Amino acid sequence: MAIEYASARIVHKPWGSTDLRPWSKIPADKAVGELWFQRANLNAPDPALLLKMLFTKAPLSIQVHPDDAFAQSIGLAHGKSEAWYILSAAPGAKVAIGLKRPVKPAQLRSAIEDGSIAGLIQWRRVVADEVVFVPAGAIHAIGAGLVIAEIQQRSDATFRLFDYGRGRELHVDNAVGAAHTGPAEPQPAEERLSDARTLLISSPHFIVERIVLAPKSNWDLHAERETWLFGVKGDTQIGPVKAIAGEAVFIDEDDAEIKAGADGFTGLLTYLGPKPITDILHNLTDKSANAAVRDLSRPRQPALRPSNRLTEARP
Ligand SMILES: O=P(O)(O)OC[C@H]1O[C@@H](O)[C@@H](O)[C@@H](O)[C@@H]1O
Repeated sequence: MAIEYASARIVHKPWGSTDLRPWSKIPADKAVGELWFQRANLNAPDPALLLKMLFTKAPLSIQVHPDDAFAQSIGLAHGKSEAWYILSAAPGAKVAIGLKRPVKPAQLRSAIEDGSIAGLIQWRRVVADEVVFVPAGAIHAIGAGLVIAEIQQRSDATFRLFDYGRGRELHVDNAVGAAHTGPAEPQPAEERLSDARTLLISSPHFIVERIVLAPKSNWDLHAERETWLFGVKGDTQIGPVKAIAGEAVFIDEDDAEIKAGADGFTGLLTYLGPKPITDILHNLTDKSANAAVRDLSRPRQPALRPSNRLTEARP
């Protein structure tokens, strides 16, 4: 049983930022790329999900992550699917997912070797509050000017295809072996579950919901399995723990009473897949609202939004 304020581990990156405000007060005299949220007790077993914040001053590498089968074939425990929730985006900030056109693995290899992969990936603009699912195998990149909350399988298996001459290692064989060599699949559609809950991502490895809690409303979070709550806006009290935007709480096999602050609270609720849980969150202020939550034991209507829904951007 656990309800813990998550501490943040700093990871320096060449593309990181020295100004993490307003999301974090951590002083950064050297570029910070990532904050990794971790359990209060560093000796506790690692959770299966890794929640991070990313701060990008320059583009990240063009990269791909393996799926579970590929990861296991090279001796890793599992692969890495991830999702990005855009917390803030400078005007014109962009991400890339998938290729502009299908290519053969040998063509992908040459494009990595001669650097032309940089012109082959499909960029698109992103805006705050957008979510992007990056399944294992999707070639992707993140541009400059973004602050992102990332939810991922706990894995550090990143195979780089291109790195803007920064001198970091590329992983050509593994990248070609792990990558889907064509355009990205359409992004999943968001699904409104209730007034407070919107299902953003439902994947075999993790579920991501956005919750919007009315000012001073009270809730019960019933976390049967590993669950993270990340603050996007406002403040909240979760059991004994206070959290504001940019902070995270880890809950496992526990019931936590949530009280939204005077301005309400918007957060990301993320937990282990494979399926969203109907009764993970109960409204204690307005009990009649619980009956209106969509029954998740019934299958979801297939609804996809096109991957090019947003304005396409030049690389
Ligand atoms: O290889 P670099 O550019 O440092 O990027 C590595 C980072 O890439 C992002 O897309 C995410 O997958 C992060 O979890 C990862 O740490």
